[in-house]
Amino acid sequence: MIYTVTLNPAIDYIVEVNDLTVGEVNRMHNDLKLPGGKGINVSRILNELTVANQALGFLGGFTGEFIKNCLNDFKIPNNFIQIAADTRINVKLKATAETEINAQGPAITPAEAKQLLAQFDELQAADIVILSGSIPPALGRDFYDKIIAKVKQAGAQFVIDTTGDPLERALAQKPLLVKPNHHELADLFHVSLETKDDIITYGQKLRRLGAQNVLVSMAGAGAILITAEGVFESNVPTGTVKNSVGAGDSMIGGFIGAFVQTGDLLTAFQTGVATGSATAFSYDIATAAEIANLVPTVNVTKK
Ligand SMILES: Nc1ncnc2c1ncn2[C@@H]1O[C@H](COP(=O)(O)OP(=O)(O)O)[C@@H](O)[C@H]1O
Ligand SMILES: O=P(O)(O)OC[C@H]1O[C@](O)(COP(=O)(O)O)[C@@H](O)[C@@H]1O
Repeated sequence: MIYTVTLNPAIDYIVEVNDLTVGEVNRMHNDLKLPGGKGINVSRILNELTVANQALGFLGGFTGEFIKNCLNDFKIPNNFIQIAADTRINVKLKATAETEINAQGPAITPAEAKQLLAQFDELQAADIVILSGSIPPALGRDFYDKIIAKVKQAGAQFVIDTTGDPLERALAQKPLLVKPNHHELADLFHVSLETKDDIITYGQKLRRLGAQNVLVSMAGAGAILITAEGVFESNVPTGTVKNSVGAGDSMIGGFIGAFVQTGDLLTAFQTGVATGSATAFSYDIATAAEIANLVPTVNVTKK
């Protein structure tokens, strides 16, 4: 079974204004509320690709109820720990540029945290656990380490998509996949990455630090996959970007979904890129048909 873990889900409140004038009253010409948070987006894509998965994490309050209802409507199996505090709302402002304002996340009590950790006591060796997104401050920076310890104990695999010291520590535990975008990769090593060769050099460092496979996304400028077999690159499909929120999560969903279906890392890479772009080209997370349309337009080559 694949488990996605969203410690910090969010309602993504997508707000569109024509011209944003700071300090004035601005009127939205369009707005949309989506069930978000990184693991939830991954689950939505896996579901589109008919890959069985279960969504885990914390949900609370009226915002949490909205997300739970959406997941149930999408028929995504889920088993979130109910918390007393409200799940956050993240604002995604679309004007001439895209601006995101992500909240810190709700209070989570030690008892609620313990309930979630207990869910990983039943893991099986064939399971894949996808750990995605920020950690609410109440849980402590080492919360992913605690889950990873249980994954390793079961002999299962994990994917991690987060930033900073939790990602750094996770590398030594040999994640199946990490997917930084090129900005996150630069931040991790406190460098600025000017060229594709720079990006490959630092992506290779992630593999040397323990990651089995490293996928570096560069938004509309292509993507790089580094595996035990070498370095691969891909184009990205051309299209009109409508809402790139969730593109990175979709890429992980597409990659892991195709990987469990085919066992082939390059097919996974091709599907991952197509899925990320299909989401960028739609207002919501991509549908199976939108993904399938783009797959043939993605070409993977060995460097
Ligand atoms: N402007 C774009 N044009 C085409 N595809 C895009 C665009 N932005 C994102 N994507 C797709 O989504 C993937 C992930 O996007 P990226 O912005 O790099 O990740 P993240 O959302 O994690 O920052 C890209 O590799 C690409 O396939
Ligand atoms: O947990 P974080 O890092 O605050 O990120 C959460 C946000 O990222 C998203 O999962 C989108 O992520 P990507 O655009 O990187 O795919 C949103 O749904 C959510 O608001």
